[in-house]
Amino acid sequence: MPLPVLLLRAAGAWTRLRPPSVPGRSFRYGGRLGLAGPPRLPPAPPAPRRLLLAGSATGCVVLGLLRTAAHCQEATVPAVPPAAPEPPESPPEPPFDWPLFWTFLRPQLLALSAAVVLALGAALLNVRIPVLLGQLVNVVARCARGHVSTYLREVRRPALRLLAVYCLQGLMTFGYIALLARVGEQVAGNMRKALFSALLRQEVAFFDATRTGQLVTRLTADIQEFKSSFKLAISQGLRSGTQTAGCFVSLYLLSPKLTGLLLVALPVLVSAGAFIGAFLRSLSRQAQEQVAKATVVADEALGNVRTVRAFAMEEQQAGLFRAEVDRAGHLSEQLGFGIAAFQGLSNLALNGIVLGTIFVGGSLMAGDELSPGDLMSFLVASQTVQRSMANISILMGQVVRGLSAGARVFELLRLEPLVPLQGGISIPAHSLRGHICFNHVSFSYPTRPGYRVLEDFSLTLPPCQTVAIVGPSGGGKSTVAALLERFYEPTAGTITLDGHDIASLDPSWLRGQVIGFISQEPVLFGTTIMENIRFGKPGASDAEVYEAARLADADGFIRSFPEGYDTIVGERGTALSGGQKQRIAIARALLKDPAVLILDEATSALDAQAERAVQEALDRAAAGRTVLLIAHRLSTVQDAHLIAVLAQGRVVEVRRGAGRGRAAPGRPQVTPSGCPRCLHRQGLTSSWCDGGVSTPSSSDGRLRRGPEGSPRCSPINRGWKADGGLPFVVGCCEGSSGPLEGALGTGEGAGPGRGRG
Ligand SMILES: Nc1ncnc2c1ncn2[C@@H]1O[C@H](COP(=O)(O)OP(=O)(O)OP(=O)(O)O)[C@@H](O)[C@H]1O
Repeated sequence: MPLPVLLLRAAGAWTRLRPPSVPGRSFRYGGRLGLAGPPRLPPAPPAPRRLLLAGSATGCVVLGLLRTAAHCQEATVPAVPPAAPEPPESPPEPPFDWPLFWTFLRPQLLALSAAVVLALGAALLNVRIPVLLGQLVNVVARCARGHVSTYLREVRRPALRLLAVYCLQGLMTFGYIALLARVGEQVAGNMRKALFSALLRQEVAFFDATRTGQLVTRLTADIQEFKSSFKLAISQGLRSGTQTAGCFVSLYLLSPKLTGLLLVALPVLVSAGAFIGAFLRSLSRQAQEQVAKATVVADEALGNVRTVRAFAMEEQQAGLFRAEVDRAGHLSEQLGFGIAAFQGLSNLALNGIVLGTIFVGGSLMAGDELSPGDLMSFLVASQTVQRSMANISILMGQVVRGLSAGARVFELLRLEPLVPLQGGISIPAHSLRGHICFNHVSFSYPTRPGYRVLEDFSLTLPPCQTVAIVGPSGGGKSTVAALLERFYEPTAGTITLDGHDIASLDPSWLRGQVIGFISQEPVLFGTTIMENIRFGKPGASDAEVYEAARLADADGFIRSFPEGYDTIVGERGTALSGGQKQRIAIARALLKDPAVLILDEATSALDAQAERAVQEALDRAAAGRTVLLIAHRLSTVQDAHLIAVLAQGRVVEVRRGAGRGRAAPGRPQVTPSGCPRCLHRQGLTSSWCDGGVSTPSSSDGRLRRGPEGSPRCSPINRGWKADGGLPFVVGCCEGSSGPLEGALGTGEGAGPGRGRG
């Protein structure tokens, strides 16, 4: 690599010594874990004046060096306007976790040791080369004018020695680079795998508080940066350090006077290069950020091309993109001009050093203080020193950045989830009923602790019944579902499944086998339909997948595709209609045959026709399961057994619905005599029913609390009639107390305001 370029890179590295500040990240959930690294996505552009000032300050030094002081006048521009808010203080960098790093390094120790030995060997040979070269030149100078055969005889020995050293050095270089590449890739790969697993283990609140882009940056750019720094530290660090020390000894032995001159000139040159490089580096960063801005414009426009088309905004978007690209081009041209000037100046300076060395060395030769070979050795060794010093400068910045990147990765690796993925009890399949009770639950999201979403929320979902929650947007309906999935922990109160607090249950069993979740916006993965459905139960056979698809009314349209179940659904399922996506999501949820089904606005994003198809699929899916149905409008939940109206975090009203769940072909009908899931448990009385029994409705259709002193549990299969005259079961295995509790827990009809805790 040409020396000017090395110097430029060295200078660039110096500017990176201080990691850029980032708007603070608030984690757990107010700053313990900072995800403080520099985002690789383009940061918000600095205020123009601030940029000008910063650029000018650096630039002034450089331009002073370049004797173009006129440009420095920009530095007199007043500072940032007083009204400008101070940028938030960036959180402190996490310390580098050496013990954790060691766990990744230890398996590679053998290869690493071999690489270190080879790198040191190559460096020592590099120190030896100028000396051997000088000896060869001395022989050439002495014999060149003599007879050819004498010349050949004399020159053969030093030439062969030099050739052997060249070959050995080449071999060692190959060895240590190849070994380091292996070690680096192994360490980085293992770190990446461990980090991905660690991230997937984190609770949902962690992802609320963290931008996905930042996590992807940790997985990709930070580990890449760390790997590069690690490899560079071993290869360049060892080699350049050894070469610099060794060559200085050689230089001193060759000529103390010339070495003294070099010691004065070199640091001045490297420092000047560092300053100019700093300026160019900042210019380069601005140009890159500008290119990133143009990319964002293109990304948004192309990603939302339907919206752009719908508003006929093509020309406007193209204009936006043109402006950003022009700005980027202007900055890049400035950068190119700066690099050209730098290259020219540094070539001049470095050639000046060579000329100066030859000039002073020639005078020493005239005084018999130096041989031609010594001068040659000196020139080559001094070039090696210059290269090594530039490399060390690069290394300093690179190591600092690598350590910060590694520290950020290790910080995430150390993070323990508040809710572990596994651990706890699970209810045996034969005694799982799906009876769910929310008992006086209060909840605030960890990212918004002062805002109560649920306040003393109580509701019971009897087994095999469909309980709908309706209410205004933002009332907390989806939050109820999220708490049942144990995405979050209630701030107060408990949620029980068949009498067990779900906090004591194994979360992966609960989510993986008990609860099926179907949301408004089904998320599919960009793979085949078969794989997407199998996501619900990884070990499922093809026959099970077909059965689930049939139940979800998806089998027909899937088979109508030329590729059938092997059809790729496109990124996030874009190659499917909304209704088709939803039915695949239903099949996915049904594959695990969940005892509890959560339907969160499952049809609200669909048009009338798709809604009908999906609704039929959902009706089949609901048969024989406890269903939590979430909807905005009362009209969409009339078929539920019970309807709870949620407002401001509380149940303010409970009504009975028609309660007619349609049975799917091949699935038994839910009858007043008991639901299929629980039939085999008829005759059991429950010890987990917690108060109140169902009573006939009042004239206004609402359920009222039973008389004081009602039995704690009513017998199973206690059928009664809903308003519509349709018979249904209120709790196939016990009395239905829950809905009443929902009303009673908060005071019926009361509309308490949500507290700010
Ligand atoms: N991850 C989150 N972090 C912080 N606050 C949240 C989060 N999710 C929801 N909220 C807030 O909690 C409140 C209840 O939201 P939720 O999604 O449960 O309401 P919803 O009744 O389901 O609304 P919609 O019918 O519009 O889906 C809202 O004020 C919302 O802003």
